[in-house]
Amino acid sequence: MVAPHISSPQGDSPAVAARKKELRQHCMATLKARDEALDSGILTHLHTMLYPQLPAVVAGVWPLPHEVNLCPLCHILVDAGATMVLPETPPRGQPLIFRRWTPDTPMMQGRFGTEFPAGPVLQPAIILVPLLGFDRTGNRLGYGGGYYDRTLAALPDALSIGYAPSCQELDSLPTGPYDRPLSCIVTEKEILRFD
Ligand SMILES: Nc1nc2c(c(=O)[nH]1)N(C=O)[C@@H](CNc1ccc(C(=O)N[C@@H](CCC(=O)O)C(=O)O)cc1)CN2
Ligand SMILES: Nc1ncnc2c1ncn2[C@@H]1O[C@H](COP(=O)(O)OP(=O)(O)OP(=O)(O)O)[C@@H](O)[C@H]1O
Repeated sequence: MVAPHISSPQGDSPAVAARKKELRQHCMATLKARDEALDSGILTHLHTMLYPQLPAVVAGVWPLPHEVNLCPLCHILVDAGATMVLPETPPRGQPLIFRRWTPDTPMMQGRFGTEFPAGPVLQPAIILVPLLGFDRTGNRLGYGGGYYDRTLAALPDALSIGYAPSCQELDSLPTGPYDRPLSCIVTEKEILRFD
């Protein structure tokens, strides 16, 4: 289930919020039904993109159930010289807080079943952005907290790389005033660049 979505006159219109809710349910079902064996192709594409950018502070994320698991890539990137950070989820309405992660950092339980490292706060230059759905113009559908939109607005110079199985592609996504298109989207099939 997706948590109740509260729209406001400043945010998504009721029609956009309702359509996003419908699409979230569809995308969650698609995500659960996918062949997880194909996820390694997403990590390979992410590695290809990120390796030339290192050293850099890179934000990954610990997976929620059914999501693509970035953990193996986090280990590889640390070995390749990246400083990895992972998000702590604050109360709704606030941007994510990124904390340094190394393979030895203890993980803590966070909001909505998320986990975050007990490391110091650090701002990333590159943000790997999980998504439930995407379209070919760089729009992203998430879990409905608005966390990544607020985070990307607060870090406008960061490179934002969405990643998802190719089956999460949608013909088009409704957007509201705060939706921020991604710099790139990576699937197991391709790398889409929007800059
Ligand atoms: N792995 C991961 N971590 C992440 C995100 C994400 O998409 N993936 N986030 C992306 O912003 C933030 C957390 N955002 C979230 C916002 C709302 C809900 C939520 O409403 N969850 C529902 C269940 C949703 C479902 O299963 O359909 C709930 O807990 O009731 C979850 C995460 C930060 N950390
Ligand atoms: N910077 C912002 N300022 C104010 N409201 C915002 C901002 N960013 C997003 N919102 C609002 O937050 C609500 C949730 O946004 P949206 O449905 O796009 O979340 P999402 O991107 O799917 O979630 P998440 O990033 O947590 O996975 C919407 O009403 C949206 O307008």
